[in-house]
Amino acid sequence: MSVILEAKHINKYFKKPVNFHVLKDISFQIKKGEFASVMGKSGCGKSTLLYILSTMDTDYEGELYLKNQLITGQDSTHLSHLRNKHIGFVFQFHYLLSEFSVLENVMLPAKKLAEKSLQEIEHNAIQKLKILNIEHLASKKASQVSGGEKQRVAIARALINDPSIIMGDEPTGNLDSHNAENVFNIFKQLSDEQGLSLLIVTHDEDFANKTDRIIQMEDGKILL
Ligand SMILES: Nc1ncnc2c1ncn2[C@@H]1O[C@H](COP(=O)(O)OP(=O)(O)OP(=O)(O)O)[C@@H](O)[C@H]1O
Repeated sequence: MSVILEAKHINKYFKKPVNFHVLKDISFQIKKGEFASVMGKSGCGKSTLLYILSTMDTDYEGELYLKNQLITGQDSTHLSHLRNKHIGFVFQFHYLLSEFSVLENVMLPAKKLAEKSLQEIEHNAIQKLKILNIEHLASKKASQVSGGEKQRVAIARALINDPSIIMGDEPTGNLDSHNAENVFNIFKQLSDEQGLSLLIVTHDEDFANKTDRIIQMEDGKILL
């Protein structure tokens, strides 16, 4: 199966307040359609790693490949384009624009990418809302939908540019167990049926145990 994301010998140092080797020789691959979770104690480096993998932090040693393309060392404009096109993000907090409608929120990353007409973007956004079973919420303001629904809107938004991989930092952290299971099932379906890859940082053992693979971290290292 093809490799979507590859980290080779990633090392990261924080220089302040003291020199601190936070990520230590991290290497792994995420294949197409693979649903992986990242677990580890608080402070072991999970968010720092995700920040690098998502191309937002470029201050690291080692090499990062997205769909076999070396992205380490690319300029920020190119990285921003790659990120918007190939990576979808879901965070613990949904970061929706509360005064915008659900549909407008989902359309935003596609408008930013500017590769399709507004009509096409709207059509695609409605398709994504259908996948998430929230098409009926399209015209509601984001502030008017429930917490579980907001997270589904955030997932629809993450899918709008048909990314190769979804990265999540505690995407179920604010949800009750019913909504957390819902989000897991949506991710599972996307990986099984659409070949989407997922890399999800979580503290939720039930969630992680159901994923294809747990990447266990300890003190900045991956335990093999
Ligand atoms: N900007 C920074 N400067 C210095 N140290 C930092 C900085 N950001 C994070 N750290 C430290 O790096 C370590 C890893 O932090 P990180 O946020 O990646 O951990 P985590 O595993 O995601 O934790 P949690 O599960 O609590 O979110 C921690 O010891 C943290 O205090």
